Amino acid sequence: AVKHRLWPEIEKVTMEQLHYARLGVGGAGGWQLFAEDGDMRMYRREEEADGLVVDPLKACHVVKGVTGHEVCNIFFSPEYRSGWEATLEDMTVVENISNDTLIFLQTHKRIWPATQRDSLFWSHIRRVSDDQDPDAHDLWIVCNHSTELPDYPANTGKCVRLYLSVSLVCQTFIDPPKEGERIKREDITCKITYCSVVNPGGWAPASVLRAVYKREYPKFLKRFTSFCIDQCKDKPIVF
Ligand SMILES: O=S(=O)(CCO)c1ccc(-c2ccc(C3CCCC3)c([C@H]3C[C@H]3c3ccccn3)c2)cc1
Repeated sequence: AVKHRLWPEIEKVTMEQLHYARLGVGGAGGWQLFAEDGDMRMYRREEEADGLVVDPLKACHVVKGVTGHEVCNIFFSPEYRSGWEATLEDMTVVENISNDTLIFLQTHKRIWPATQRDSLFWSHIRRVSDDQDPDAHDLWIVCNHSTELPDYPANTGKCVRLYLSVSLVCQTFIDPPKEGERIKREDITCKITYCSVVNPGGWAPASVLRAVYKREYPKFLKRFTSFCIDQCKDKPIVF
């Protein structure tokens, strides 16, 4: 099948995001822990691009009872989004590139005193076999990366267009069940790494943005992972 015009970028960004997600948060990377809740650790680096806060964020979480495939599928699929994305006012799939790649147009709820934002991004889901450790379980990754489309020009309506590059990387670990027993959900653990760089687009006060990030990101990840557990608990396991 002919590859889409975005395919080279999707391939490049997805692999870059996978590499970036695997980098640790220790050492000289400048990551500072800013939120902790149970097994969730959230780190950020304070960075500005032409006076705008674009603090990269990296969150590491461990969730029991769901697989990486299930978690990435929920994060990717439009039909689940209203169930876990509390900051969305509107969401449209504007292009169906393939069954693993969509383009979303989203309007985010206004967060006072910042102007309301919208985002236009491609979203790609993929299973990655772990080349470094073949007997480790597969990784799943979803990448959301801002893009431009002539039909949806930036900053023409009431919203300021924000630019995002986000990845969700999940790895599944299975405690071997007793001889001859089936794998149960309590034998499954999913290690989640969520990375995000959001450029708010138009001006927003640094102090306000940092306060919003500090408040919103922990809520966002907890709400998302709880939704995944609830969605999957009574369903057959999808590896
Ligand atoms: O993971 S996704 O791809 C899921 C698809 O929806 C994602 C997540 C978050 C955002 C987003 C959008 C707007 C804002 C700000 C910028 C100025 C004013 C609003 C923020 C900052 C404020 C932080 C934040 C973090 C989490 C949730 C909401 N708010 C984040 C976009 C996409």
